[in-house]
Amino acid sequence: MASLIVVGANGLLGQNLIKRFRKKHQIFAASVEEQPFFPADHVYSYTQLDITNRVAVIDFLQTIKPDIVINTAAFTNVDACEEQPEHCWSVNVRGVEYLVDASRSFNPIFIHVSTDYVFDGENGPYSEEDEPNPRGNYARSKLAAEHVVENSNLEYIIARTQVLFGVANGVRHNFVTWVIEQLTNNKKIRIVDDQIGTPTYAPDFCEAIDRLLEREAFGLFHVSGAEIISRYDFAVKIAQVFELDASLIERITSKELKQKAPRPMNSAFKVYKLINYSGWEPHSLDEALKLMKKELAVVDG
Ligand SMILES: NC(=O)C1=CN([C@@H]2O[C@H](COP(=O)(O)OP(=O)(O)OC[C@H]3O[C@@H](n4cnc5c(N)ncnc54)[C@H](OP(=O)(O)O)[C@@H]3O)[C@@H](O)[C@H]2O)C=CC1
Ligand SMILES: Cc1cn([C@H]2C[C@H](O)[C@@H](COP(=O)(O)OP(=O)(O)O[C@H]3O[C@@H](C)C(=O)[C@@H](O)[C@H]3O)O2)c(=O)[nH]c1=O
Repeated sequence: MASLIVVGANGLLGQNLIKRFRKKHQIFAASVEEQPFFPADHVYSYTQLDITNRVAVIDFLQTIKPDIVINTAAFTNVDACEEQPEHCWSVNVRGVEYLVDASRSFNPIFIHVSTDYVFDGENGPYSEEDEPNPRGNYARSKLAAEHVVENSNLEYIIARTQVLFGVANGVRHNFVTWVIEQLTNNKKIRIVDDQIGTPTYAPDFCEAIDRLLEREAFGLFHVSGAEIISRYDFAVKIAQVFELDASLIERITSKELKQKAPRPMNSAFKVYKLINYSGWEPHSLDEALKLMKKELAVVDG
């Protein structure tokens, strides 16, 4: 059993990581809110921590000196990052610098979560060998944070992921929960058919990390589903699996949606490296959505 800090523990990924690892490792969860969103029990502890507070970060990490640090904390509202560039940089880059600096003295395995948005989307699908070209504040901040981790001299995994979907308490909607909510309430939705990616089931992301850790496979990894799909086709698939009315979904282009931050058009990942190093393959989208449907059925009672 290793000791493991999950930073950003109240987020979608943070809660899924706690779910995955709490019976296997000793977990110290930390996030910016006062209370934990994933029910705290005797199996893990929770501490309020703002990663932009350097002293608090040093104090927390150096008290625990864990074997593994997983950072999922970030300012993840991509459009809001355009309006609040300083906050974006402070959380997404400086916060990571503080975590890395505070870790140096006890040398943990440092796992950091990054994004497909480091690519401009002009030549996807992308492998780990491809050159990033981030557009927009969120994207630039996430690439800068990758460099902080790469230059840290710590043993690290940088796991780039994308279009995460899954179940967690009190988090903002992910694409799947948003589509389900809209269609369940008989609302029409307009979905872009020119943004293409490889959506990622959050529990799959956690399994991938677990397997990479077990195999001591370090470095940069693309950790996503393996199925390349447009947001429009994904929405239709969600409607099918959740038995909702797909005729409410209108096909549009990104120009019509007018999002504040630029989005990559095709930022799908090649996941060969992940499959090779982990000896495992992510679920198909159909399988993942069906698993999520079961998870939601349990949550909804
Ligand atoms: N969601 C996605 O599709 C993708 C996510 N990623 C990356 O994966 C990681 C996890 O994403 P996800 O779980 O979806 O994100 P969430 O926004 O659900 O979780 C991030 C968590 O970090 C917390 N947080 C924000 N600022 C701070 C801070 N200063 N100190 C401590 N905690 C803070 C958030 O709190 P609060 O909500 O109150 O701000 C939230 O609980 C992020 O690094 C993100 O960039 C990468 C690609 C795709
Ligand atoms: C709201 C809306 C979104 N969309 C599409 C466009 C958009 O790119 C996509 C998802 O919307 P979001 O705002 O959730 O997407 P976005 O916040 O851009 O999603 C990202 O999250 C961050 C944290 C990442 O790092 C990325 O990998 C990615 O998964 O859905 C529509 O087509 N119609 C709509 O009405």
